[in-house]
Amino acid sequence: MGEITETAWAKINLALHITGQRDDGYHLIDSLVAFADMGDRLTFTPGARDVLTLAGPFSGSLNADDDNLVARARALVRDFTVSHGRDAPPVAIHLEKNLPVASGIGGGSADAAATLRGLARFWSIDIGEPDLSAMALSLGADVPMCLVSKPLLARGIGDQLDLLDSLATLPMLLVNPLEAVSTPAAFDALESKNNAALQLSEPLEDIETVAAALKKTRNDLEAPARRFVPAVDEICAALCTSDALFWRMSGSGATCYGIFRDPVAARLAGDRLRDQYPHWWVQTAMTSGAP
Ligand SMILES: C[C@@](CO)(OP(=O)(O)O)[C@H](O)COP(=O)(O)OP(=O)(O)OC[C@H]1O[C@@H](n2ccc(N)nc2=O)[C@H](O)[C@@H]1O
Ligand SMILES: Nc1ncnc2c1ncn2[C@@H]1O[C@H](COP(=O)(O)OP(=O)(O)O)[C@@H](O)[C@H]1O
Repeated sequence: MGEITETAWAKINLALHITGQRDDGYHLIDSLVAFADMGDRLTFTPGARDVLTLAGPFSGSLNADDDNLVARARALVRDFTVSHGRDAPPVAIHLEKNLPVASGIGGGSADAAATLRGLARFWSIDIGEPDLSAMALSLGADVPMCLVSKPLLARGIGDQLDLLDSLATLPMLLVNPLEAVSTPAAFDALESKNNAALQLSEPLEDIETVAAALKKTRNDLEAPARRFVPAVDEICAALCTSDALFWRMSGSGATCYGIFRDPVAARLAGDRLRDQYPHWWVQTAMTSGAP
């Protein structure tokens, strides 16, 4: 049993329509989702006892306690493993936290998903797809899509997934003002919970087509998030004056993404934004997600 590593790829809601609300309060979504080629990094090594250590630029925003989604995912995989008569010996998990916390790009969900994948490998337990998806969903609505980490359409509360093989790989900038947004607060502040469904007709095989198609879609959580964090307006204004073909907020915010014609244009725009707004998190990415 050697060291295992996993990446928790950042999730980007390219479009997010809120189409209803269930009796339990959870909202129905229609979301076009892609995953970046960067994110948090987790390593799993044998240890004398279970430990969770944190490092990286955003580790200060988190506690390494039992509430951490990594620790909660570890408990689920251990219970499953032991209940199948197998050993689940102590594991030292190290989380390099590169993604801002509570930022609409699902860092915590991606960490939970990476832990499910990583510990199944670490403890050599074959968790079938239905059990793995159920474990993921019990940790959060975004965790099943983060298990997949490939371009997809998410429906239901985020748990009904259709892979999109043909979505173009998008050169991107991710920009966050380092102000957290509470996901439940953004949902609660929605003015309308019954909005039109997402409609994507054309094949989205090149960057210009994706940008044009996204212009006909929405992120319904953007208006509430803008009220909590006015810096979202500033970021969108800054992306508007860059060479971005399209820009929008992801998830419940406050991270915004800009789509560029090529990686060089994204890098140049990123350099300019970092100079102008040194207090923002500015990250270049490609939406290649899991290999
Ligand atoms: C908005 C989205 C879009 O992908 O992303 P983020 O902004 O979190 O990245 C997700 O729906 C967030 O999913 P996730 O962050 O896993 O949510 P959970 O932990 O399950 O739920 C946190 C709270 O958000 C609200 N919630 C979440 C998902 C959903 N479909 N309807 C909801 O109403 C509920 O109030 C819930 O108590
Ligand atoms: N490993 C983790 N990384 C990030 N957030 C975590 C983690 N474990 C628990 N959380 C909690 O989950 C909440 C949502 O975090 P996050 O997934 O970063 O939000 P978002 O999906 O909006 O980007 C935060 O309040 C945070 O305290």
